[in-house]
Amino acid sequence: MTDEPKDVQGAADERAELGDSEIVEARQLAEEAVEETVLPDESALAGLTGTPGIAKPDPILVADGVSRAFGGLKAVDVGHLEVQRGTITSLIGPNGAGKTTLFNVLTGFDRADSGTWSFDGRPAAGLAAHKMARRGMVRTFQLTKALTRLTVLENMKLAAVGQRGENFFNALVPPLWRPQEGGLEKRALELLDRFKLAHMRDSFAGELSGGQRKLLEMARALMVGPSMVMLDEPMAGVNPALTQSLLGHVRALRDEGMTVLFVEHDMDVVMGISDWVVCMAQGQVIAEGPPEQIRSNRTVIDAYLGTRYDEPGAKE
Ligand SMILES: Nc1ncnc2c1ncn2[C@@H]1O[C@H](COP(=O)(O)OP(=O)(O)OP(=O)(O)O)[C@@H](O)[C@H]1O
Repeated sequence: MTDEPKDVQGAADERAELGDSEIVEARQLAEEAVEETVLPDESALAGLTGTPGIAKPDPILVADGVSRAFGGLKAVDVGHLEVQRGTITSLIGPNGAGKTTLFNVLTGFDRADSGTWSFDGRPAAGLAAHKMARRGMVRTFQLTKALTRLTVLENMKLAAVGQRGENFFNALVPPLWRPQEGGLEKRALELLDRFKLAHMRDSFAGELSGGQRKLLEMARALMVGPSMVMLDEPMAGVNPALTQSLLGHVRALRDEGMTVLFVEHDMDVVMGISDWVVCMAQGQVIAEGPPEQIRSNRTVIDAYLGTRYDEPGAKE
């Protein structure tokens, strides 16, 4: 992370909404999280080199020959990919590389044209999103317009119905969540407390600041008690102080044993938080490896990073 905000006015606005005490708290959380970070040489991935498709010691997700085309365009064409359990793996690559499409396919929100994949040792190809969520794999969503018209607490309860009710019609049908409401509310309130949103429980989600929305998106994903969380640009448009807070939350997920796979464009964030980095371009995995290898990988620099991380010692 840089110390200077990229959007000074935006950051100032967000600070005004956040309040000084929350910024101080965010920084403390970030410092604690940095201290707790597992060093790469202590991780299960230590010593692995970054060949695309390399086998991992204990993969929670294994994908083979997954493809998805739109018209004549092959958006995803992944030969083999494994995600190590209990790590933070980031998915990087230029715009249009196929990252979000791969997320959607693996989580059951889109169909693959070909390929198989397994989650936690069981075949998972073709399962609908709510079934994947029940198995323990969830993905975050940006709050849709409809969801912004529900309260924060209602958003949390809705997320617990297994990623089935992400549209406004389902949101308007409280019986979907009523039978288990007591337990759900308890869990929702615990998570809102953890994500510092408890005081907003009865506010409409549309009243949240940009950063608070990101926190809510993450909190919603945890309502189903997942073992793997897929985060799509969890820090996008968030000011630096809150980015640190969000990073603390992402690390906490891993430290609790969850696997995190996330798409992110901010390379400072990626390099700072990831145990492993997978780079896609034109639908394919073109490189993967520990962050320090990826930042000097010639293929990744040519396809995505440009000269930014072109350091001495860069290699193929
Ligand atoms: N529903 C769709 N219909 C048609 N084309 C699509 C659809 N979804 C994605 N694409 C195309 O597939 C390709 C991959 O898109 P995708 O959004 O997966 O890339 P990405 O790596 O997530 O990009 P970004 O970083 O910009 O979000 C792009 O060329 C995109 O235009």
